[in-house]
This record gives sequence, C-alpha cells and structure tokens, in this order.
Amino acid sequence: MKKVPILILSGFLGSGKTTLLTKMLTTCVAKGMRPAIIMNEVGDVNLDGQLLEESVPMREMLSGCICCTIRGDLGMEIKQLVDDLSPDLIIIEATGVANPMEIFDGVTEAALLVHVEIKAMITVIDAAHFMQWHRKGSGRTYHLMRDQIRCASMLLVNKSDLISTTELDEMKQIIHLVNPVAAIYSTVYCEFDQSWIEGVLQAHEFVPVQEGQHHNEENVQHTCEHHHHDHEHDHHHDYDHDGNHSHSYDHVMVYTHYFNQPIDSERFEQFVSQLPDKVYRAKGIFTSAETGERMLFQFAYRQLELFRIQPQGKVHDVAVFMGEQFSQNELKLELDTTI
Ligand SMILES: Nc1nc2c(ncn2[C@@H]2O[C@H](COP(=O)(O)OP(=O)(O)OP(=O)(O)O)[C@@H](O)[C@H]2O)c(=O)[nH]1
Repeated sequence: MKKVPILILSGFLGSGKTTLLTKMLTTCVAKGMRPAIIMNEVGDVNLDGQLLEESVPMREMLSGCICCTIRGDLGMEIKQLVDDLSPDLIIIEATGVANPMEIFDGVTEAALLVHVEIKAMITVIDAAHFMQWHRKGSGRTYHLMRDQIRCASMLLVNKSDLISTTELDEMKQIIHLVNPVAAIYSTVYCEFDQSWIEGVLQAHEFVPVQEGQHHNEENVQHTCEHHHHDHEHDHHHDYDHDGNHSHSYDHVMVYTHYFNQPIDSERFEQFVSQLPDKVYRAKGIFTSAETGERMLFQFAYRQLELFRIQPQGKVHDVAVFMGEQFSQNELKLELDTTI
C-alpha cells in the first residue's frame, strides 16, 4: 500500500513558514494534487490559517508545541486525516518554538497506525534574526534555532533582502557547519523553484541525522536533541477577567489580547512600532475604526505588515504577542489605555 508522504515545515517564530506553505499549496493545487495541512500554533487562535487556500483541508493544533502530549495528538490527527480524506500529501507547519524532533516523533507514532512517511523536513531561517543570535552565541532561542537547522533536509535562508550579500555568504557557511548535508537556498518571501516538490515526493523516506553524523560541527551538540523531560512542567496559563490570556511556553512568552471595539489603524501602527524589542513577534486581526474593514497584521522583528481580509468563519478581533521576558501586565495596560 502506498504511503502518504509528509513534509514538515520548521523554523523559529516569524521566519516565513506560512509564507512558504502558501506557495507550496498553490503549486500542489495547480498540479492537481490533494494536499492536507496540520498547523500547530503557539497561541490560542489560528491566524495563519486565514492566509491559506480555503479549499485545502486543515487541522489545527493550538496552544501546544513541543511537549510530550502533542506528539500523541499529532499522531491521531495524522491518522484521522489519512482515514477520512486519504490526501496525496500532508504538510505539517510546526510552531516556531517546536523542536523538529518532537514532530518527527509524532509522525513516527502515526506511522505505527497508518501508512505515512516523512519525505522532507524544511527549516526556514530568518536570516537577520539568526545572525543576531549567532553573534550573541548563546541562549535557548539560539540553541533551538540550531536544532531546527541541524535536523533539516532542506534549509531556506529567508528574508535575505534584509541582510547584505557578505552577511548572507557568512551565514551560509555557518549553517553549513551546523548541517553539512542539507541543501541550502537563499530566498526572499520563500520564493524559489517549487518543482522540487514532485522530486521530493519520489525520494526515499527522510531520517534526520543521528548522533555523531555531523562531524564538522564546531559545537559539542551533535544531534537533534530530544527535550521531552525539559518540557514536562513548563506550561503556565493565566486568564484575566476580560478573557485575555497569557501562556508562557518554556522561554517564549505568549500573551493573547482580545479587542472589544474597532481600532484606529494609525494609532495601532504607532503602538506596534513602539513595542519593546523583547516582543519580537505579534499577529492578529482587528476591525478598522476608519473603514469598518477587518485587518490582519503581522509583526516580525520590527517589520509590520497590515492587510485587509475577509475572515473565514467567525473570528474574534484578537492579537497574539510573543517574545521573551516582557511584562504582560505592562503590555495589557498599554493596549487598554492607548488602543
Ligand atoms: N522582508 C521580508 N519579510 C518576509 C519574508 N518572508 C516572510 N516575511 C514576512 O515575515 C512575517 C512572518 O512570516 P510568516 O510566514 O508568517 O512566518 P512564520 O514562520 O509562519 O511565523 P510563525 O507562524 O509566527 O512562527 C510576515 O509578515 C511575512 O510577510 C522575506 O523574505 N522578507
């Protein structure tokens, strides 16, 4: 019996996974394929799903990411998708804070129940952001980024428009040391020749490198690490009386804020431009006070994108803020008073 191929998209928060996914879906649909998607988001709401082709079946796994329980859930989602829809291909977009090995383990569990196999693990890297962390050379985010690079079969050095060619060359050398076997492509908005999809579907099953296989890596860590035990007790949930929700996931904090009224777009843009550096990712939907239109915003490492959307289904006006060690109370207060 033919196995359903699975592609895993990995990469830190805001690196460009959804941008890549939309391009892949366009290619797959144009080729007459029937893909299905599993999206795994850090927050409580799936905003990225709003950007995708409506006709493509999608399953959401919210609020979770790298913990042990999600592995079992992922296995069940895959089984159900295969049983119900028998798609030609399943694409899994992991959360930006997922260690790809957790996703790999989840798929491996699913493979005990249904005929599936991983064909590729594609890690998207935010070029400018990675270089910042590399220069710092430490921190859990940096180690997570390296794990995501190390496990991949293909690497996209994305947002290369935001760095110089010299930095790009330097970066490629660095990531080649971390993962000497993966193909490396530099991209802008994840734009590259999508014809590889057909090739990759014919390829052998992908198995991430095992310990010691990356001999030339300068760091002591040689393998994609399994962090199961680290993550058993690191979830904290707090709700306030407005239903706003904070969720600290490991070292990355997530604050979800619900808007009760339309928002002045200009004031909002100004607010976002003044967010502290510690809040490096935000996304959401709000209603414009000027026009009454629904607006989707994306904020990643100080770059804000804002566009009109017509939400699929009933979607609240909501914003999700992600970062490290920022004060959620201060952020909430700012939102309540200035927006
Ligand atoms: N300048 C620039 N911006 C980009 C590029 N690729 C993506 N972006 C923007 O970066 C932001 C984040 O992109 P996404 O595709 O949502 O990133 P993601 O990895 O799915 O984000 P999470 O799901 O939050 O982890 C969006 O505003 C994109 O439009 C690029 O090559 N250059």
